[in-house]
Amino acid sequence: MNNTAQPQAHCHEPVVTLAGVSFSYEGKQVIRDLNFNVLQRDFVGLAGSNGAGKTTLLRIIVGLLKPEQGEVRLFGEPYSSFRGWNRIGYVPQKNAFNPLFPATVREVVLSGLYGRNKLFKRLTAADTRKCEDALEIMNIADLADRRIGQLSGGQQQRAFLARALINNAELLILDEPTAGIDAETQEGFFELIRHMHQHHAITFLMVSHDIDMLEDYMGGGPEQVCGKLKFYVRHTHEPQNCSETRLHVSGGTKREKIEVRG
Ligand SMILES: Nc1ncnc2c1ncn2[C@@H]1O[C@H](COP(=O)(O)OP(=O)(O)OP(=O)(O)O)[C@@H](O)[C@H]1O
Repeated sequence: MNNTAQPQAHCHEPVVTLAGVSFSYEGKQVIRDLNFNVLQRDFVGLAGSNGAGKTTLLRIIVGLLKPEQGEVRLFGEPYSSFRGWNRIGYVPQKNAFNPLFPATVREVVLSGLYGRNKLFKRLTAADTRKCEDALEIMNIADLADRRIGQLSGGQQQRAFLARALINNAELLILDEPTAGIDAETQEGFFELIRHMHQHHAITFLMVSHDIDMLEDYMGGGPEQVCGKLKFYVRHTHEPQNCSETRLHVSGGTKREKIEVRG
């Protein structure tokens, strides 16, 4: 394994391109000369020991940190000119969420509709319908009026996935989504994620410490290693799959409730 983005015979375009990316905190280098592509419809599992730089890398990709060197491209666009933020859903680590946050599940999900400068946007009937659909799909419609902080970890994660889905996000970036969740609920959650990947053409970049799950789903060890970062990849290369409809919440072609445990 090496740290080079290999040219590949693929039918899918890069969704995230990292070219020579390095990053340091106060002079301490965490990421060094990383080259990596996430291709459309890939499932990328990012693993590595504590402090390896996984969260840092996700924060670079979503623009919360600026690399000291190298270039990030999103959907083929340089970060500086990228405007398609609604195409990306980012669910940070669970412990980044304040459990006292005074919002209901429905409000959290609806907040997925507000773009970066649209905090006071008025809700339309279509927005409300999208929200109800996303809650239904994630099987949390009965929790819609509960305070988000009162939900279990697994239920909260579903609410955040619904929030990402409401914009029909094409790329979901999840930072340890099952941290602190019991094994049975974790399995249900992965089942949901795998279903979304396989049937709804969503690209995933997910941090996980669950090496067994990663190896099982990817069919082997990491495809690429950079320092302490390990990239497990499941590609979808077959051109005939490219025409699969993505899941669209309201107004789309397919609505489907996902039945999972947890
Ligand atoms: N804001 C910060 N200032 C200085 N150092 C930081 C900061 N955030 C993270 N670090 C350091 O950078 C390194 C990488 O941190 P990061 O959170 O990216 O690791 P990680 O792989 O996500 O770890 P974990 O598995 O524990 O979540 C760690 O050594 C961490 O202490």
